Amino acid sequence: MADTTSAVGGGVQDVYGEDCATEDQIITPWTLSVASGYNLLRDPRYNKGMAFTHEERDAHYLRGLLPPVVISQQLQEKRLMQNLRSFEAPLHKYISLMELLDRDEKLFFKLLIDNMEELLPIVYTPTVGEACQRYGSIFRRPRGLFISLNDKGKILEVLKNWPEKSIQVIVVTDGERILGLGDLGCQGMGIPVGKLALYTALGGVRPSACLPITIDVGTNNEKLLNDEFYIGIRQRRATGKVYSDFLHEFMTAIKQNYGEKVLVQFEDFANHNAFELLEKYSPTHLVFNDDVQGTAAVVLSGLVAALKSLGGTLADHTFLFFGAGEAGTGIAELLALEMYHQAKLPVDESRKKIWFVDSKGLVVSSRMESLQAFKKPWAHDHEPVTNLIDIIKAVKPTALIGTSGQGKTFTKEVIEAMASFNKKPLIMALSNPTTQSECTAEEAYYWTEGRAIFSSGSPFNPVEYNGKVFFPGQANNAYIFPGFGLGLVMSGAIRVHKEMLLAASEALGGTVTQEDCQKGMIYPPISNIRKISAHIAANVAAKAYEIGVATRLPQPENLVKFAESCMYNPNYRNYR
Ligand SMILES: O=C([O-])CC(=O)C(=O)O
Ligand SMILES: [Mg+2]
Repeated sequence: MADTTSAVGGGVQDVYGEDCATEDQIITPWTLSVASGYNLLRDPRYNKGMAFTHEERDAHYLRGLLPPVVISQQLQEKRLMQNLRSFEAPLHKYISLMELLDRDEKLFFKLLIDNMEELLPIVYTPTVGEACQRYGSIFRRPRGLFISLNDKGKILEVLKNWPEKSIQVIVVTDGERILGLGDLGCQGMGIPVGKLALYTALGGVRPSACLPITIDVGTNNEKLLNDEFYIGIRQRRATGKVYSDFLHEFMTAIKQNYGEKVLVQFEDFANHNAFELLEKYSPTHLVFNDDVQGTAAVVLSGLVAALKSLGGTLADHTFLFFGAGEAGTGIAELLALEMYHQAKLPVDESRKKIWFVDSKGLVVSSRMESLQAFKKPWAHDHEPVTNLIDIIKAVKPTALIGTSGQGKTFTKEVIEAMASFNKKPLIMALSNPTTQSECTAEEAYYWTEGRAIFSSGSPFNPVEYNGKVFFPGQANNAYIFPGFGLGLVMSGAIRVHKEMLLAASEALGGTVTQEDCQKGMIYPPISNIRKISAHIAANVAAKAYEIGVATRLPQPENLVKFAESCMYNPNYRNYR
């Protein structure tokens, strides 16, 4: 059995032994400098609020700085949840949670982990979308690194200003396509911050190893440009060579500063940049695009799970994507690859089972000339059709997948068209946040008389129809990226391969139980996510070892156990 203890704590060395510390194994004196006294209460990484014991208060000069009562982490958690629930507006809950993160990091993550279903919609979609729209107005303390065009030539210097040195995961955005909300410029920062909170809570990567970054090259959002509280540079977006040179400086500086093994997750870039950056840096960096690849792995897993009630193989079905951007074409690529694996159907043949609709209608070969490169593989021979309902009648899809970023586009007529020739129409409304969802769960179930298999990018509550309760699944990349990243980090992978995405997708699919299926669910409950992440991480790491891109040697014998041992734990440590 390989020695696993030396790498506890999100896969890298836990230099100060903090993640090894438990109730019975107390830590400190620290081998690094940690504030004591008043400053200890102001340091979110070490602060425990009123949970400091009398002994700790004496040892660390805290006597008198706290109310006399000592209360446990659990009781502080209870108090905070009570306070949070008293806020009506989700945005106020968001602000309150972010303030907690600034005050007491472990308590924040404990809350998030113990109350996943309740708090995910606050820290993540949909509320994080609203937070980004109003980021300037609700700004309190900065989180993450802001790298703007003003820093040209100095990006390495900027990176060196970040206090943590052993970074494992970076989530970076340029704010041009924040969820389905469009260009939010520098205010897109809420997304990397939120994604990385999930990296820790769902995937167990240590918070100190996570770095949120926003690259500010301007914004074309007039409203923000005219908003006195806007936090970004006040100019229109740089494009072309200025843009690509700046991103190149960034990617070069990242590798120079953090080496080969840091994961750079691209998030919410506009289509053209997303595809270009992924293609350009995949051969030289450890890069992953969540919107293209993470979404693809999650949706593929759901489609495979849906076959259990739909019957047949993937190749027996016809898929229609509404929206031909990152998510849609990313899913379609992986789907075609999986059809090849399952049925040995040549990729060209499997592509013919997959159709796309973009803003100009059905993507067909007569439009080839004017199509962007990423749409070309999906242009099939067919006469042009523009209206979605006509397209559905012509293509007769078994699955309709919304990746358009446009809310309320699956109208009653659209859903009814799907229900008219499918016994169990598969409907996915993947756009985020909830306002951009192509339809609601209720609409999908009502308009199909309860026959739909439905899932969505943002969460919906269960729906009662005709005395039966339906449980919509959340087909969101949050199921994949935390475990996927953990798998990369813990194996010391230096490159991402498509096969690793399939490995992640299969691992997720493997966690859907018979019971979930009977409820019509194609995803497992999100409350089990830490266990699921460990399985995903193990499968991804196994693939990385198999392909030969893992550098952490020797390979641990039991990868699931190893993944679990790597995961950050938010319980307070006891201080000597
Ligand atoms: O953030 C989410 O909820 C999923 C996602 O990546 C997106 O919609 O861009
Ligand atoms: Mg995204």
